[in-house]
Amino acid sequence: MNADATATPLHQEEDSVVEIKGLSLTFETNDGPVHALSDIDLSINRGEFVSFIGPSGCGKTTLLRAVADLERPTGGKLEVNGVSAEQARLNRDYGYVFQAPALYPWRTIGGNISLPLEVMGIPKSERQDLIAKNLELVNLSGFEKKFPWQLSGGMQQRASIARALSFDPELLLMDEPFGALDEIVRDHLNEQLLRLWDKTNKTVLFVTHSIPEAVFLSSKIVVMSPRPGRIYDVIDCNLPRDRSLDIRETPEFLEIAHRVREGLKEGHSYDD
Ligand SMILES: Nc1ncnc2c1ncn2[C@@H]1O[C@H](COP(=O)(O)OP(=O)(O)OP(=O)(O)O)[C@@H](O)[C@H]1O
Repeated sequence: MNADATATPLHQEEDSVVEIKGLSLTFETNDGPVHALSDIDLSINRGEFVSFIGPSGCGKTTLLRAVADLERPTGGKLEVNGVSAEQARLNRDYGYVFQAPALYPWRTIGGNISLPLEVMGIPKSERQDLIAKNLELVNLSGFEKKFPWQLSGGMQQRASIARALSFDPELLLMDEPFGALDEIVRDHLNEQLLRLWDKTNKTVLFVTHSIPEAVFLSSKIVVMSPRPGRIYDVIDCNLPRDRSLDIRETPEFLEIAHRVREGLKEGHSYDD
């Protein structure tokens, strides 16, 4: 295994946040090895919004988890902010938003957002300011004292985003955060996330199954294909940064969506 980048650092551009070179990750299972990721090369710069799209099992979550140091690559190199994924995790370089909100039901919304700050030893008065600031960022001001079950699914997911942002990480890792929500709520949250990205200039890695969501949100779309999980296409998405949902009707949008769809079709096997 050579996933630790401490020995020979990758050549990084100054504003590179994630550098991946020849990365592979194989799970050993009772049924034999599963090649979840194979020969992945990818470079993500500061301030980019990068979506990962591909059929089930193509390794999207595994790749995100590798960046978060929740999975160890079996080959290749991976750097986050110029250090190993492990060091980046220890440095708290990223916030992670899961598919389900994963809020603690016995804590209020404010209490949930406070948790990572408590773990970091941030004093209470400072925590209060950070909770208020991050609730405002996700349009949840006034909900601090509510419990998760008192909020809708969309609001809970926004609270999870506020928690991931609470310690102001530069990198936000989001694994299908809106997958379980209905289309209207999802549209609304997509718009809010775009505003948030524009306002905070975070680097976002975002896993999705939705072509319109990927095109609407991203500055770059990574199309993946399965068995073994690999990158099939990387598409630059140069839509204006202050786009609204109406942009989905424009020729530019539809052209990018078409290329993503073609990539998914070509990289997809329907044998199983
Ligand atoms: N802990 C594990 N042990 C064994 N195999 C695993 C493990 N985690 C993932 N896999 C396998 O690795 C492959 C990639 O899985 P992964 O969850 O990354 O795909 P995905 O693209 O995120 O899928 P989905 O869209 O369904 O979430 C799949 O074949 C999956 O079964």
